[in-house]
Amino acid sequence: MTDLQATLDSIYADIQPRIGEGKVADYIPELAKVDPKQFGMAIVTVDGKVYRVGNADTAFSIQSISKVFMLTLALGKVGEGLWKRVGREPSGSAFNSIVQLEHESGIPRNPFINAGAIAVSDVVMAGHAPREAIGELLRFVRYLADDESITIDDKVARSETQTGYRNFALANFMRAYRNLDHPVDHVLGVYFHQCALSMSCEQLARAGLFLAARGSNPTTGHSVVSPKRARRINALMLTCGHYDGSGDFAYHVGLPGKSGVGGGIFAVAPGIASIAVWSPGLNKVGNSQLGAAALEMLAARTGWSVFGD
Ligand SMILES: NC(=O)CC[C@H](N)C(=O)O
Repeated sequence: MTDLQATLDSIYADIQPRIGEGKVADYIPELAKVDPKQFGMAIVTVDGKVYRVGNADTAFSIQSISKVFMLTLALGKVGEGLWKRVGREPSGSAFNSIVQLEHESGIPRNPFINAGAIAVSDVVMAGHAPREAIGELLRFVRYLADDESITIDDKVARSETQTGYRNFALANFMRAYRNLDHPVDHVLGVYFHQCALSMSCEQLARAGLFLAARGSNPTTGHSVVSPKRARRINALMLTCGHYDGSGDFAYHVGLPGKSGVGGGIFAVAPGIASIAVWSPGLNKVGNSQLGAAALEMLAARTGWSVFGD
């Protein structure tokens, strides 16, 4: 294998002059306060080695990356029955688009657009008070990363609760189509708190390592999901993980990945490593501009693209 630390250092050197590019998400007031001039990246290989660069230890709001962990929980609870509530096709529209939902009678296209993730949260809530569902997710992520210090940023959750009009619209729409079993404000309470999970690149790469390693975390020995389920979650990330930028991400990077409007991207090189990158400035479709650029460099310099080197 190439010298990964040297590869990361070379990527950092190439990114450095561009730090600050893109625009921070400002529709969530608390995220608008984040300094855009930050960049961090971490890689955890399936043999447990960790490589870091830049602000890899700074906690940030993982936002939509949390949708991967919630999907894993929901599949664990209801298995393939989940697909009655949400589809598996790329949306080709914005992460918070409403128009598609009406065409498709309240069944969201996939679990990674907002509407789909809200339906997934509703599934995880079955039999729980909202607070318990949030607690379950937090415990799950701490278990995955083997790190009890991971927290939820209540300020971010509150900020989004106060301003998340579009998400309220999506959730009300789905409730009208009977695709939500719980009251809208309860489901969104869970959804906003999951999005407000605060993690560093290293914590995120550790938490997602099971997806690079056939469903088990080789550093903790924890078996999380079956190899088949890990493969399928990766397939969904590849096709739907970047909203209407998913095709472009596959073209340039070629790795299953999930982005969030906090500026994080989590990516998987199956059988090799999990990767997390963070830089708050976003491109037009709401994905980290430098995060995607850094992953493109990584894939080119390592030959890790799932489509071949
Ligand atoms: N793309 C994202 O990260 C969106 C998540 C954000 N919490 C929202 O619901 O709008």
